[in-house]
Amino acid sequence: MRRQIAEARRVVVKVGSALVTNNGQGLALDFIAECARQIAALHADGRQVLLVSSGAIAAGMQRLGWTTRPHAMHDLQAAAAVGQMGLAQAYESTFLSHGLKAAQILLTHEDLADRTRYLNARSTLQTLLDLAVVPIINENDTVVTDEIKFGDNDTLGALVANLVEAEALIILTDQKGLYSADPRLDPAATLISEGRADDRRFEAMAGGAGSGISKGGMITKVRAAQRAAKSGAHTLIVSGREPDSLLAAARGETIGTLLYAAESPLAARKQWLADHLQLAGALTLDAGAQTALAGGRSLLAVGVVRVEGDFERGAAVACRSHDGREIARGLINYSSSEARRIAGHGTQDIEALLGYIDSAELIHRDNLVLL
Ligand SMILES: Nc1ncnc2c1ncn2[C@@H]1O[C@H](COP(=O)(O)OP(=O)(O)O)[C@@H](O)[C@H]1O
Ligand SMILES: N[C@@H](CCC(=O)OP(=O)(O)O)C(=O)O
Repeated sequence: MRRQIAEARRVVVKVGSALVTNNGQGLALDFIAECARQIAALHADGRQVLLVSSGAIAAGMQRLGWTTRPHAMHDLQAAAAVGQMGLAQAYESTFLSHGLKAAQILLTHEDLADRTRYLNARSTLQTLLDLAVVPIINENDTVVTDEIKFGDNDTLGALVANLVEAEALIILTDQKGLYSADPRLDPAATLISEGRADDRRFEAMAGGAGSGISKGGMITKVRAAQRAAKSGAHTLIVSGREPDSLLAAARGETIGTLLYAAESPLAARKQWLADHLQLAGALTLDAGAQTALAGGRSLLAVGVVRVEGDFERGAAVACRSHDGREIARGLINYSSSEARRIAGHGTQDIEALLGYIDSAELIHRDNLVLL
């Protein structure tokens, strides 16, 4: 029994082009319906599920009557724009038939690299999950160029798992899992049952994409597992072609390949935050706020006596004690000019001071690392 997956309450499920489009033959509506049915069952079991789905380019090619994948970026982008319509429509109607609402989220690399947009994406996804809506996520192919592409959705799946602090990333694909070598090329290859996500030997076993339609292959899945593990998420690579594989995976059955995170989500998340922090400013706290932080609570504006620096919402800032010692770092929910205006005031005053309220906390405890 795999407790890592069985106990996961928040799960990112990634489905690749090979499955969603039956190897490029247009949208695989049967597969989409199966996927939605299983996700609805997970929902009924009290889990929150986010779906990262590929398939826009392949579906668009079919709608446009193109038989070979174009090379020119503008053709790929046009195909994605056409195909994304069908993809969203198919998910929306099939989720509705299970009484679930779906939402479309199209992301680019820049959205997750930019702190303000990172926080915005995070709070939108969080709100959708609170509303019991299933976010359906894909890369925003229309606006990206080669340099800023995720390219494959395995990477996007891992970044979404980091973003929402999912406990598990389940990658459904056309093989039973990771094999000791590409099974299409080596019939003697054996299925790997499990291992640490950061075990470098797995990279050597994994090859590129299986079909002309998919982008990633197994190597991007192994790297996605490494990335997901950085925020403490365990990754399961499993066949999407076998009946009820998602449900079996969620019950903790020993199927597919489990690439587990060695660190607890909290420790991993804090490390991840610490690695990503380039300080843009500093806050000086009063004694009450210091005690609150030490007790694992969020930072409220009322406990801030001084704001230094010029920064945007989402910037990384240092939190200092009155004698200048750095006690924590975190991602702030307000810009420097807003923070100056609300410093020293209670949460109930924020709306009157700024004309709106974004978050009750100046820095949420999930976005704080104590030093
Ligand atoms: N070591 C390996 N184990 C399993 N599959 C592998 C391995 N190396 C390469 N592959 C290939 O990766 C393919 C799955 O990735 P991909 O085609 O990108 O699918 P998806 O669209 O689901 O992301 C398999 O069909 C297989 O040919
Ligand atoms: N954003 C692209 C998906 C990229 C891709 O092919 O991903 P994958 O099938 O996961 O290797 C699309 O929707 O067509």
